Amino acid sequence: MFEKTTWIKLPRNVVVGHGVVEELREAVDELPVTGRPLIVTSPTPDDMVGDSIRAQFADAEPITVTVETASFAAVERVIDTARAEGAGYLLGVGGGKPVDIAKMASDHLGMGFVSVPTAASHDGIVSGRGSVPEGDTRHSVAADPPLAVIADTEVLANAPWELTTAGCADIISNYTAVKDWRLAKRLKNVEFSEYSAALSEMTAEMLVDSADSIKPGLEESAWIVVKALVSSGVAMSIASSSRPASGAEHLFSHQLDRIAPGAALHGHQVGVGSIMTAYLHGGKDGEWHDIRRALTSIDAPTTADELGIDGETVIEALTTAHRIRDRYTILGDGMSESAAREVASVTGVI
Ligand SMILES: NC(=O)C1=CN([C@@H]2O[C@H](COP(=O)(O)OP(=O)(O)OC[C@H]3O[C@@H](n4cnc5c(N)ncnc54)[C@H](OP(=O)(O)O)[C@@H]3O)[C@@H](O)[C@H]2O)C=CC1
Ligand SMILES: O=C(CO)COP(=O)(O)O
Ligand SMILES: [Zn+2]
Repeated sequence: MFEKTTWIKLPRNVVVGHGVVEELREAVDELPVTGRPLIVTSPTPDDMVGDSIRAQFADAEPITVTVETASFAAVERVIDTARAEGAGYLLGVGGGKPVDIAKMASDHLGMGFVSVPTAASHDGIVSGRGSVPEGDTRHSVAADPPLAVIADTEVLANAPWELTTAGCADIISNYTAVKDWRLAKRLKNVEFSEYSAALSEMTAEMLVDSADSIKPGLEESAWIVVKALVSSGVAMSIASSSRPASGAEHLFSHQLDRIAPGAALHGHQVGVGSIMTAYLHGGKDGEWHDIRRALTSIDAPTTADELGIDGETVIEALTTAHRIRDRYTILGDGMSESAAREVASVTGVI
């Protein structure tokens, strides 16, 4: 008897467009949620759209929790507040940090949540995964995805340009994430989904093909990037894993977050990581040239200098990235220092 069961959890409504944050209440009223909303946000997004959102929900007495760092402690603070204040559902408003925290808290509480991204900075704003550092490791935890995503292209287009280029680079890194996934399938027989891998690769390809239309301040750019982030989030939902969008380049980035916290944005770090892991997969004449060209075309960093880190930090992150989690990638059981220096210098990263 065939006994496999797959649960593919996806957002129910994705609303992308000019001024849609003003329609948040209307969108929420369509969802199976009731009671007081708990707004999980961070300082800048709160300044930008917090008052408008609170005004829309004034009759439901909204509560606001502002988080400054992504941590399990912040998730617990949100859970405690939701319980103490009798919240009925959560609204994650901001970049990846508050959206991730709202996602994990709502999953724990068994409540729905809505994602209201103010930055198109990575695909966590739509996915059913939370990514949280703890000590020397980085957890990629399953959590129910948002019931709805309300992405206001006016807000996203007015966000700092580098947040959008970070989102693009996170998508471009899908190329190497899928290479690592295929490798792990071949060598370790890990669970693999052709549908998910194909969707992830196609999403990266379509974004690169649209690179000429992705420009600062253009709402159409925000629209293109959000669509790509949604598509990548769906690929992760199909796989029930971040594998289609997170390989060795993500391990490298997560390690940078530990060694040089706050130095650069997640998407920018994975982009630079992707140049180097593409080299490891394909050698000197391989696809790393295409990845670097694609990153350059959307103004994303391609060197350690542009990330604001030094060469030695790159080497340390490369040689220790395999320890971040039990996920087989092209890094195998670790790179030697000389091999790390070689890949970083041949690709022009250092
Ligand atoms: N679930 C997943 O799959 C993934 C989750 N992540 C997690 O997401 C986080 C990183 O996401 P990221 O979006 O870069 O981080 P943040 O949410 O910290 O946002 C980055 C910066 O942009 C600011 N910001 C947000 N929106 C705007 C805006 N419209 N205008 C001006 N500034 C704005 C934030 O302000 P402020 O300082 O006030 O917050 C912050 O300084 C990490 O916690 C990471 O672990 C990363 C990748 C994938
Ligand atoms: O950033 C991600 C996909 O872009 C996922 O990251 P994790 O693998 O840490 O969950
Ligand atoms: Zn990512």
